Amino acid sequence: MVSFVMEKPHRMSESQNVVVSEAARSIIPNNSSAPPGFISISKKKLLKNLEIINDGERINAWVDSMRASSPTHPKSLPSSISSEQQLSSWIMQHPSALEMFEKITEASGGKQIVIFLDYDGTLSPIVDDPDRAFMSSKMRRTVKKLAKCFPTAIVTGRCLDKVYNFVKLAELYYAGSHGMDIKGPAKGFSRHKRVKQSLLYQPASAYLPMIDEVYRQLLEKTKSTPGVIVENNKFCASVHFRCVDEKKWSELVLEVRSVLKEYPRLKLNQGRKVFEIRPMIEWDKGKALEFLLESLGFGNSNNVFPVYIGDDRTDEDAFKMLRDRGEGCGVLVSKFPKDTDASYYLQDPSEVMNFLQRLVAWKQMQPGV
Ligand SMILES: O=P(O)(O)OC[C@H]1O[C@H](O[C@H]2O[C@H](CO)[C@@H](O)[C@H](O)[C@H]2O)[C@H](O)[C@@H](O)[C@@H]1O
Repeated sequence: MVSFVMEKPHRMSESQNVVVSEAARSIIPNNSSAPPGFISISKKKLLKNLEIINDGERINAWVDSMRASSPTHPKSLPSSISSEQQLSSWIMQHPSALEMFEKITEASGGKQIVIFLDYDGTLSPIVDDPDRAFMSSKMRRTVKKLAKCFPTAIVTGRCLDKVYNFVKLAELYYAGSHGMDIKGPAKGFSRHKRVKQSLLYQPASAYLPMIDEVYRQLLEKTKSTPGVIVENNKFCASVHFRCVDEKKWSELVLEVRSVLKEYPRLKLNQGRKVFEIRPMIEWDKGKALEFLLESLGFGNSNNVFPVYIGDDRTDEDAFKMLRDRGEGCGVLVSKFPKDTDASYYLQDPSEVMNFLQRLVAWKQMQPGV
């Protein structure tokens, strides 16, 4: 890190010169009128160079965050969770949902349980090729049984068509494109617009042509970077870097940012080794959860116990929504401790399936079922 020694940094005009330390010589061109050990540079030039440095730092920050998006990477662990002791304190705060199963069902206290499930990393294991993230038939059978017991929704970053092709269960509610494309089964909704009796809500519909355009530009811009996969998720474009050599990550950040600078109404988020480009609207998986609860008739009811299970940063909006509402519980799917608003954890999709099977068995034992 270069430290700049500035004399009289305040009230300088554009034309005034600034004296900077020798350490900055490598990045700032020399100028002869400086005392020994210092170089002199016009403020204008200095600001320009600071911009370059800041931009470099921003890119480094993105690359650090890309590293952290891999849960097996040491940098993915928050610094607060580095020692054994801190690890066990994390587990105390976020115990296993399987170990706490009785506590969770007791907490539901006769309220209507509603289940929200993320797809990738929750129902299906994470794989290199997003088109091959299949869920097992056993998981599908489990989710089918689950939907007979509780209203069940899939909340995903994927577009509806793609996730439906994986899940193939018509009886579920689906919130695709990070909740920006919501559809319900033929029956059950009462308060919102229906299309062929099935709820359809698309808060970002005006952005459709823009996402399509940005998707095509991202494809073009990143085509020479080996391993990149660009996905069109209808209201969101996803740039996957799981299979991109780490040495190429800063180049990829520059490519993505150069496309996005033309689109100030889009924002860039990060998921598991993926950049998500989405409309800058106040809508996320948390809002989708709230919308679905309201559509199910639980808007202002305290007779509902939502359970949201997800593995990704984008699921944090839903975990937070549940915390803020003081309802139900969030379950983070992760083998590693992470900063989270979830209350419990499950290690992987097989533990998720185990938990869902136990919920089905528990429900079937309730009186009157
Ligand atoms: O909200 P989700 O259901 O978790 O979807 C988030 C993204 O999931 C997919 O990408 C992730 O899974 C891929 C397959 O395992 C993996 O290759 C990738 O690295 C992960 O980020 C999906 O392809 C994206 O479109 C979703 O936004």
